[in-house]
Amino acid sequence: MSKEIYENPDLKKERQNCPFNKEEITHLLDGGKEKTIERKQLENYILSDEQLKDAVPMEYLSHADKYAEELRKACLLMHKLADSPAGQVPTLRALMGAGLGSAVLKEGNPLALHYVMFIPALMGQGTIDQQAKWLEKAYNLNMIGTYAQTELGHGTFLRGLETRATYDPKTQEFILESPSLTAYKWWPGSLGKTANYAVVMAQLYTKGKCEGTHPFMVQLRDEETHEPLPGIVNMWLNPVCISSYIHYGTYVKPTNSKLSYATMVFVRVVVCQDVTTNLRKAVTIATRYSCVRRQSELKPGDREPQVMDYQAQQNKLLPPLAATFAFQLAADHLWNLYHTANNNIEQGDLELLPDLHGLSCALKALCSSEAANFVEVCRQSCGGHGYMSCSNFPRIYGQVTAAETYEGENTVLWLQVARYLVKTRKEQSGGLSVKYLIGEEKGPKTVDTTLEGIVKLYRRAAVGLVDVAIAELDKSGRKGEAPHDAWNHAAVYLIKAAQAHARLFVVESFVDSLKEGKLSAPVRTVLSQLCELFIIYWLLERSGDFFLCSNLTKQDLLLLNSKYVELLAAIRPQAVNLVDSFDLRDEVLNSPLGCWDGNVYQRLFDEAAKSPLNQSNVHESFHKYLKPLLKSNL
Ligand SMILES: CCCCCCCC/C=C\CCCCCCCCCCC/C=C/C(=O)SCCNC(=O)CCNC(=O)[C@H](O)C(C)(C)COP(=O)(O)OP(=O)(O)OC[C@H]1O[C@@H](n2cnc3c(N)ncnc32)[C@H](O)[C@@H]1OP(=O)(O)O
Ligand SMILES: Cc1cc2nc3c(=O)[nH]c(=O)nc-3n(C[C@H](O)[C@H](O)[C@H](O)COP(=O)(O)OP(=O)(O)OC[C@H]3O[C@@H](n4cnc5c(N)ncnc54)[C@H](O)[C@@H]3O)c2cc1C
Repeated sequence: MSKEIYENPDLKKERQNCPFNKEEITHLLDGGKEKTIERKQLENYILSDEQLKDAVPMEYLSHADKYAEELRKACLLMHKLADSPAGQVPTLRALMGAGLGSAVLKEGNPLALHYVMFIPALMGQGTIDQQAKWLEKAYNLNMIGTYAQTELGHGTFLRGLETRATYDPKTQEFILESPSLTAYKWWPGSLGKTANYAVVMAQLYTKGKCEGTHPFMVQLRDEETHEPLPGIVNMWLNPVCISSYIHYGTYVKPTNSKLSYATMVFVRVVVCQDVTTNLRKAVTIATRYSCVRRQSELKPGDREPQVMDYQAQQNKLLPPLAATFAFQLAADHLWNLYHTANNNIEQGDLELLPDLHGLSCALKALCSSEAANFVEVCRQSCGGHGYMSCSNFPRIYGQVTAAETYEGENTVLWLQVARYLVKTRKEQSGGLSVKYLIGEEKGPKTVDTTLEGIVKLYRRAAVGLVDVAIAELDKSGRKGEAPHDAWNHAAVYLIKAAQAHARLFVVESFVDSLKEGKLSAPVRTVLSQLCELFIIYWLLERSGDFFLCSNLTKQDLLLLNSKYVELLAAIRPQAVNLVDSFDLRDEVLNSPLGCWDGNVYQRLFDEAAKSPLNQSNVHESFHKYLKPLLKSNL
């Protein structure tokens, strides 16, 4: 007899009479029906393999055992790659990030840097000959690489990196050395125990002149014994410079000195998608749990309500739910720009490079910081159970907050965006952002609180805050301050302008996608409600920016507040159906709070029972420590 599948009655009720086709949203997020089919086949292929399941929860293993277990599974995944139903690259993309990959490798993928940075560095910066030599070896996993740029003393300021690569014309070799403790490469993933090669970023010296940071291929460990090569600590190695600007003996300047930063741009682009995947997981866990959890008393004498029925809980969870759509659509736009810009760069056309740099910095900083804040709100919305390791919130939060620092610390990236905006505004040049900065809203600054009217407010804030920052720079200049001091003294304004610009891009992406998208009426309705909720939410959160740059009044704000709470109530009935549309399997969510069937309490209990401490009634430490204390009559 088929086993009755348990479904929490509250969740079951939430799912009744869904007014829209959930699969339509799933296909939208996957990039089409075929992609959904491919993803589900790949998930079944990977998650059905018993060898990829954890015998014990990872949190109860030692550091070394965690590493060994993750490496075992990562290597098994690579063996499965060849037979993957989705093909190599889609499978790799799925296995390297926060979705399917983290369902198997919960503590992180020891091979991630090989695919996310090492191979892209070879593809983006190696010469044809170098690619012929290294790429096949890397694809075939006959070498494991990482990307070694950050040092103990420098991560942000690349022009300050201390690792030196000196070209010796006599031997036609590069001598790589770490001249000081602070020059030691620090942080690169896989560098400690896994990688035997690295792309090392070092200052190139030739004929006594420093030509700036360049990438070098360096072998770190013996391919047979995995022992570090002799002198690896002081790095007297036989590196190869990965770029086509070094014709032995003569240094040929690249058309743009920042092309060596290209790998970082790629990762900033893919990180936007990755943090959005993590945010989707957190929102799904918190939303389902909030519809299972009943607590307190809403109406005196009534049954305890689902906590999702509190407006305060809706205010916590529905903006992040809306953000997952906003960030996904913006990340899709950025991914398309990346491909266009990269294809142009390969033809020698660098015109879009500043736009790509500006936008990738803006979106990486915005999506990672907003996702980190929203994940923490989701965690808090689940009360004590949200604090448990098994809720998966601690791991998700650790992953999204890491993204605020790696691949360019967010503040530093905001200042890069500001530099690009100030230059674009002053020169009336630039590509993508010019439509925002130059196409500024003309005419009266009266406010209308329609969707179009609110988008116009975002444009006014984006342009207005750049102008405020420029005015600050000019004021400092008139006081005789040097440009670098003026820049530093305007940092607060510059960062606000950069953030307003990033928000405008996300808002425009969301609105434009709904206009362009071929959506059924019910899906368009619910996504439009989410879009309007989100852009009002951000406006209310940043109302100071809008007061500064438009004729927004207190009356307008009160009206927008009313609209916001109306939208909370309108979207609330569809919250579970919307997160169900993400189609995130329980193994990917990896949380008893977020499981599809809502059987939360039993699963929490089962998870707790797995703890080694719960394998006996009295732990041995009682006899060693507590009992003597109890007897000691202190
Ligand atoms: C088989 C197939 C393989 C592929 C298949 C799998 C692919 C995987 C895909 C998806 C998987 C899922 C995703 C997983 C994601 C999670 C894993 C991520 C792991 C990441 C681990 C972390 C790695 C790291 O952290 S690496 C180290 C990162 N470090 C940094 O980012 C350093 C930050 N600092 C800098 O970038 C620079 O120092 C700076 C920009 C802050 C300043 O540089 P500086 O030289 O001082 O320049 P500046 O004077 O400010 O500006 C001069 C001009 O240069 C322009 N510019 C600066 N940078 C760039 C750039 N990058 N591009 C273009 N232009 C740039 C700047 O705008 C100035 O221009 P101007 O015209 O003069 O104003
Ligand atoms: C999980 C993780 C994985 C990583 N993986 C890798 C890897 O694989 N390979 C690799 O090479 N690196 C890696 N890194 C290192 C990472 O790239 C750096 O930590 C990052 O670039 C930040 O640099 P930093 O640590 O020097 O911070 P710092 O720049 O020293 O930041 C300290 C403070 O100084 C401020 N600051 C710095 N410069 C400025 C400025 N110009 N204006 C205003 N404020 C400023 C920052 O905003 C910050 O508040 C990783 C880091 C993490 C956390």
